[in-house]
Amino acid sequence: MPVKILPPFRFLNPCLPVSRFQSMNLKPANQYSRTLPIFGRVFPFKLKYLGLAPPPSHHFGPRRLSTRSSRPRPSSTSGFRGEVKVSKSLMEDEAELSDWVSGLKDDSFRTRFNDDDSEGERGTGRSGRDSMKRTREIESDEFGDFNRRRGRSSAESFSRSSRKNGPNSVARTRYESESGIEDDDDDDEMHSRKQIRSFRGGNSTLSKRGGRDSDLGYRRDFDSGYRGDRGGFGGLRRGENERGGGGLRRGENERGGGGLRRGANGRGGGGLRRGENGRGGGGLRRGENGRGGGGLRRGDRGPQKQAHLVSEGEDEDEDEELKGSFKGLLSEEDSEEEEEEDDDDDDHDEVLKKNASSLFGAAAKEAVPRSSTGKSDSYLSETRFDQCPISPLSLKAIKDAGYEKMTVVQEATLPVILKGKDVLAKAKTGTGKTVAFLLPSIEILVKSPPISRDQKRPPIVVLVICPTRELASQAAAEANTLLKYHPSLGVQVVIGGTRLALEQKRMQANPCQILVATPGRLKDHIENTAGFATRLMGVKVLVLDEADHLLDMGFRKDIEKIIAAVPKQRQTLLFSATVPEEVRQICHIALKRDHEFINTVQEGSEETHSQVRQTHIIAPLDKHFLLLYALLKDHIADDVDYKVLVFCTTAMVTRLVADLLGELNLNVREIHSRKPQGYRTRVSDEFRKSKGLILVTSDVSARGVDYPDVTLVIQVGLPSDKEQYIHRLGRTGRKGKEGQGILLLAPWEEFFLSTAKDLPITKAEAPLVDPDTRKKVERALSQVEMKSKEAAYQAWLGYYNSNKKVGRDKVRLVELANEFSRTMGLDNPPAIPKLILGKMGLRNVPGLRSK
Ligand SMILES: Nc1ncnc2c1ncn2[C@@H]1O[C@H](COP(=O)(O)OP(=O)(O)OP(=O)(O)O)[C@@H](O)[C@H]1O
Repeated sequence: MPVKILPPFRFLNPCLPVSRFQSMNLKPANQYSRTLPIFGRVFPFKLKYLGLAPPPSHHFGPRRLSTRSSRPRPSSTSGFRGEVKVSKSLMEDEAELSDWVSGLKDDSFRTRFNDDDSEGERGTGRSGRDSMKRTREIESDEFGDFNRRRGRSSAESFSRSSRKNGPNSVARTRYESESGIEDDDDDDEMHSRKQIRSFRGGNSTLSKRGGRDSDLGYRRDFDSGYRGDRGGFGGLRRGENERGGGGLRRGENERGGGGLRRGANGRGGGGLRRGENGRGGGGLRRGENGRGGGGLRRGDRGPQKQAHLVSEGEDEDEDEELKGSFKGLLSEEDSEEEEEEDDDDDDHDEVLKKNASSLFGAAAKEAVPRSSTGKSDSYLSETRFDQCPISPLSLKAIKDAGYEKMTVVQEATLPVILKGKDVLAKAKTGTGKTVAFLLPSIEILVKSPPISRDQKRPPIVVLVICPTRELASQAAAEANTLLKYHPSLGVQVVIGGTRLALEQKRMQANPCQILVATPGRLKDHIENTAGFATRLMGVKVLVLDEADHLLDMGFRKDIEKIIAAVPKQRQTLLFSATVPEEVRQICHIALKRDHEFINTVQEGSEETHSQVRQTHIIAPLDKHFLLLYALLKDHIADDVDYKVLVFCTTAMVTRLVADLLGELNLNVREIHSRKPQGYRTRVSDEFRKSKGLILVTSDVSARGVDYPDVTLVIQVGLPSDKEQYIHRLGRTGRKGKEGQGILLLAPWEEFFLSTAKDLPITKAEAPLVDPDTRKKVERALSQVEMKSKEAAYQAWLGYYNSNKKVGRDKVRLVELANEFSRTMGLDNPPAIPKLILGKMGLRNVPGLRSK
């Protein structure tokens, strides 16, 4: 085996387990991961769905599960700056979102917030049921020397502080990757790498993308949208500005088939329409302005064989299920090939791990992260912000925010970013990545020449892309916190779910230097807002938050377009808690070849937090609702300050579970891509500041959302992949706090554990369910509306159909779906429209009822 010369170590900080990779030239990850395993985190990303793999070795045997939290309860939700964050996010109307963000600097903000807050709707005191029913009804500053006081230069001081490592310090490794072509292709909003499958039969590619442009949801959220990524298949997409309706829509510039689309502005009649750029097949689309009916529309020459369906009437729910349906269209060949590769990678993984430990030996073991408090696995470093070369005005804002020490990822990335390098950074969930990319970006902005007020099209200097609306709003709020004492600098947010024209007006009235956007909406502005493209030519820093997600196939096209719209001469920052190998391989789309990969997740350690206890329960599907209720009741009894997230597979399953828990009188809210943005914002803000609340959610909440003090995360059913499991779990245990995660799977979903076998998910015994509880749950189920059950059934079928493993045997899949239907108390499975069944490839499968 070839041995490569070890790159020089640079010691950064005694508690910093950072490996930094400088990437140059060609084929970085591959080559190096094989020869220098210690520096290449092993990503068993291809192990997904290896159902036949042996049980994970880290199952330490069954134990009785308690959801009791042992962590000390914080006295308030505020934490460092919780109060600020909470107040920031209270908005009544999504149309006011950007205004609100822009207005954060305004002193009157807090007053406004308080007023809003007093409105009854958001109160958490109400029973979940009441409230659920109700909610459904509405359905250049000076750049000072940071260290003048200490009589030495900033840079010197910072580097001294960074070097005070000693033997325990983080080994900061560096290598030159031979990959990466600098590029700028293009690029925009949400998906997952898993959503795209090569669809050989139809020679097209199916892209599933949750909430995409409309940022409505999260990629996997079937609720969000499908979209044809490349020729062939069209996609399902939510209307950009829609309030409500989802739709199947053909990708704007794509070659593929047409699609169903909901009205862009959600009002008015429908019509027959041609594909925007008209190469692909046609599709059925809802009227642009249309409240009214949809329209049928044909593409001119669409080579694709698949027609697109328009779901008549109904509402978003149908669209959602359609989206789910597409997921299952995988060829057997694909699966087999991927499985072969999986095996390969698996072996390779082992080899790499062995090599890693022999190379590092004892030194690696010593590099255990240490907090300033001596607690292990800390997210904080020893370096204070005031030891860093940042402007006094930013420092003042940081102090106001309550931040004193930098987090590990902030400490590791700041000097590199300030040096002007492109960075790909990986750091665990809840460890301050947002500040890590915003603060240096602001510092770069501070050093840029001031923009004249009369400039007609003032440049956007920093462009931040986030996959969801919630995340974009959150990042914009954080930016506002940091800009508090920079009166001449401004941030705005452009996201779906609000009127484009409103954003256009806002941007014109109040031009900003920092723009936070979701990809789809940003693309809309590039295409439809006068002068916007010119403003983007001023971009000096481009940030992709949740970079692995934005670079997966679901978003890739949009992201490529966005990259093409900003200058080549720019700095690019990619941040995420997960950086699978395939992302390393394609990050050259955005990054320069000499970018640095800064990995703060210690080699050999898990990507999840050690203070978060992770367990799984394997139980028959018909026990899941019972167990979920029992787990929640136990947890509520154990912890009065409970704050629970329940993740479900799709939006419609989320709705069903929320309905059920509401009927069971739990204090519950729901959030998913099928909810209007205003509702989502309200619920999200309520959950952020609440305790004693359960939020049932689809994957719209999986990534990045910073809810303080979440005590428990329950994941019901198969997560889409290991990365998604990690991000969902990462909603608890933030900022070094304790937390708990439970994964509830059916026996036939157990294979997921083999794809996540490097995570410490131990087996737990299911809680006991007494006959009274069983009766109660059955009664509650009978109260849940039939419409909810029907939608959940179809969504469920679509979700698992798209899973490479579960969806392979269609007869078995339908048996399982019908079992799910029985768990909802239905004697007969709901009928599904024939067209949808056709799309799912499930026509004539025994056990299904069609209509
Ligand atoms: N230096 C700091 N000291 C204390 N708290 C901080 C610091 N930097 C950021 N935080 C806080 O830490 C919390 C988590 O930060 P953030 O949401 O940026 O995490 P993240 O790493 O992006 O998480 P995820 O991977 O889930 O997106 C936020 O509440 C943020 O305000």
